[in-house]
Amino acid sequence: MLVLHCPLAAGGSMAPFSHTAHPKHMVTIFKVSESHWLTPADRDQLLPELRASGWAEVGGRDAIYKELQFKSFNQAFGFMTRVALQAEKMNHHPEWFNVYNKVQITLTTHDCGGLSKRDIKMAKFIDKTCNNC
Ligand SMILES: C[C@H](O)[C@H](O)[C@H]1CNC2=NC(N)=NC(=O)C2=N1
Repeated sequence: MLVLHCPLAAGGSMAPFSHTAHPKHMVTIFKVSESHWLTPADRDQLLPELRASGWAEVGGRDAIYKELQFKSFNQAFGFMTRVALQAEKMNHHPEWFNVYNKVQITLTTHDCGGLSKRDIKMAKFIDKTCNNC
Protein backbone atom coordinates (compact mmCIF):
# COMPACT_ATOMS: atom_id res chain seq x y z
CA MET A 1 0.00 0.00 0.00
CA LEU A 2 1.37 3.43 -0.86
CA VAL A 3 2.85 5.18 2.19
CA LEU A 4 2.15 8.90 2.20
CA HIS A 5 3.80 11.29 4.60
CA CYS A 6 2.20 14.58 5.43
CA PRO A 7 4.59 17.45 4.54
CA LEU A 8 4.57 18.65 8.14
CA ALA A 9 4.04 15.48 10.16
CA ALA A 10 6.29 12.58 11.10
CA GLY A 11 6.00 9.25 9.28
CA GLY A 12 3.00 7.02 8.87
CA SER A 13 1.60 4.52 11.35
CA MET A 14 3.12 1.08 10.92
CA ALA A 15 0.94 -1.94 11.48
CA PRO A 16 2.61 -4.71 13.51
CA PHE A 17 4.91 -6.79 11.37
CA SER A 18 3.38 -10.03 10.20
CA HIS A 19 5.25 -12.84 8.51
CA THR A 20 4.57 -16.10 6.67
CA ALA A 21 5.88 -19.50 7.84
CA HIS A 22 9.27 -18.43 6.55
CA PRO A 23 10.43 -15.59 8.79
CA LYS A 24 12.58 -14.22 6.00
CA HIS A 25 9.42 -13.43 4.01
CA MET A 26 8.53 -10.58 6.29
CA VAL A 27 5.62 -8.55 5.03
CA THR A 28 5.40 -4.96 6.10
CA ILE A 29 2.03 -3.32 5.73
CA PHE A 30 1.94 0.40 6.23
CA LYS A 31 -1.50 1.72 7.03
CA VAL A 32 -2.11 5.20 5.69
CA SER A 33 -3.77 6.87 8.66
CA GLU A 34 -6.81 9.10 8.29
CA SER A 35 -4.83 12.13 9.40
CA HIS A 36 -2.52 11.97 6.38
CA TRP A 37 -2.65 14.65 3.76
CA LEU A 38 -5.21 13.96 1.01
CA THR A 39 -3.58 13.03 -2.28
CA PRO A 40 -4.72 14.70 -5.52
CA ALA A 41 -6.48 11.45 -6.43
CA ASP A 42 -8.27 11.43 -3.05
CA ARG A 43 -9.39 14.99 -3.67
CA ASP A 44 -10.68 14.27 -7.14
CA GLN A 45 -12.69 11.42 -5.67
CA LEU A 46 -13.91 12.94 -2.41
CA LEU A 47 -14.33 16.70 -2.83
CA PRO A 48 -16.97 16.87 -5.62
CA GLU A 49 -19.62 15.37 -3.31
CA LEU A 50 -18.84 17.92 -0.61
CA ARG A 51 -18.83 20.81 -3.08
CA ALA A 52 -22.28 19.67 -4.20
CA SER A 53 -23.53 19.96 -0.61
CA GLY A 54 -22.17 23.49 -0.16
CA TRP A 55 -18.58 23.05 0.98
CA ALA A 56 -15.96 25.24 -0.68
CA GLU A 57 -12.17 25.23 -0.67
CA VAL A 58 -10.65 28.13 1.29
CA GLY A 59 -8.39 30.51 -0.65
CA GLY A 60 -4.81 30.44 0.62
CA ARG A 61 -5.43 27.44 2.93
CA ASP A 62 -5.75 23.72 2.39
CA ALA A 63 -9.18 23.69 4.10
CA ILE A 64 -12.90 23.52 3.34
CA TYR A 65 -15.59 25.94 4.50
CA LYS A 66 -19.37 25.97 4.82
CA GLU A 67 -21.95 28.42 6.21
CA LEU A 68 -25.03 26.98 7.92
CA GLN A 69 -28.24 28.78 8.85
CA PHE A 70 -30.78 27.45 11.35
CA LYS A 71 -34.29 28.48 12.41
CA SER A 72 -33.05 29.75 15.79
CA PHE A 73 -30.03 30.11 18.03
CA ASN A 74 -31.33 27.16 20.00
CA GLN A 75 -31.19 24.94 16.90
CA ALA A 76 -27.77 26.29 15.91
CA PHE A 77 -26.35 25.61 19.35
CA GLY A 78 -27.92 22.16 19.50
CA PHE A 79 -26.22 21.37 16.18
CA MET A 80 -22.91 22.65 17.54
CA THR A 81 -23.31 20.47 20.62
CA ARG A 82 -23.75 17.33 18.51
CA VAL A 83 -20.76 18.23 16.34
CA ALA A 84 -18.68 18.99 19.43
CA LEU A 85 -19.38 15.52 20.81
CA GLN A 86 -18.39 13.97 17.48
CA ALA A 87 -15.24 16.12 17.40
CA GLU A 88 -14.24 14.78 20.79
CA LYS A 89 -15.00 11.23 19.68
CA MET A 90 -12.86 11.65 16.54
CA ASN A 91 -10.29 13.88 18.23
CA HIS A 92 -10.78 16.17 15.25
CA HIS A 93 -12.13 19.65 15.91
CA PRO A 94 -13.66 22.27 13.61
CA GLU A 95 -12.73 25.93 13.43
CA TRP A 96 -16.11 27.61 13.76
CA PHE A 97 -17.90 30.89 14.44
CA ASN A 98 -21.52 31.31 15.57
CA VAL A 99 -23.72 34.39 15.45
CA TYR A 100 -27.32 33.71 16.57
CA ASN A 101 -28.72 31.18 14.01
CA LYS A 102 -25.66 31.10 11.72
CA VAL A 103 -22.62 28.83 12.03
CA GLN A 104 -19.51 29.23 9.89
CA ILE A 105 -17.31 26.14 9.83
CA THR A 106 -13.79 25.58 8.51
CA LEU A 107 -12.27 22.11 8.46
CA THR A 108 -8.59 21.29 8.15
CA THR A 109 -6.15 18.93 9.86
CA HIS A 110 -3.66 20.95 11.90
CA ASP A 111 -1.37 17.97 12.51
CA CYS A 112 -0.97 17.65 8.77
CA GLY A 113 -1.15 21.28 7.67
CA GLY A 114 -3.97 20.55 5.29
CA LEU A 115 -6.96 18.40 4.39
CA SER A 116 -7.06 14.77 5.47
CA LYS A 117 -9.72 12.03 5.45
CA ARG A 118 -10.74 13.17 8.92
CA ASP A 119 -11.97 16.42 7.42
CA ILE A 120 -14.00 14.52 4.85
CA LYS A 121 -15.47 12.33 7.59
CA MET A 122 -16.32 15.34 9.75
CA ALA A 123 -17.85 17.22 6.80
CA LYS A 124 -20.11 14.27 6.03
CA PHE A 125 -21.11 14.06 9.69
CA ILE A 126 -21.93 17.79 9.68
CA ASP A 127 -24.05 17.46 6.53
CA LYS A 128 -25.91 14.51 8.02
CA THR A 129 -26.42 16.27 11.35
CA CYS A 130 -27.82 19.49 9.88
CA ASN A 131 -29.90 17.57 7.31
CA ASN A 132 -27.83 19.10 4.53
CA CYS A 133 -28.71 22.64 5.55
C1 LIG B 1 -3.20 16.57 20.57
C2 LIG B 1 -4.51 16.36 19.83
O1 LIG B 1 -4.72 14.98 19.67
C3 LIG B 1 -4.43 16.95 18.44
O2 LIG B 1 -4.08 18.30 18.56
C4 LIG B 1 -5.73 16.82 17.64
C5 LIG B 1 -6.89 17.57 18.26
N1 LIG B 1 -7.88 18.01 17.27
C6 LIG B 1 -7.53 18.26 16.00
N2 LIG B 1 -8.39 18.88 15.16
C7 LIG B 1 -8.03 19.19 13.89
N3 LIG B 1 -8.91 19.84 13.08
N4 LIG B 1 -6.82 18.88 13.45
C8 LIG B 1 -5.89 18.27 14.17
O3 LIG B 1 -4.79 18.00 13.70
C9 LIG B 1 -6.24 17.90 15.53
N5 LIG B 1 -5.40 17.26 16.32
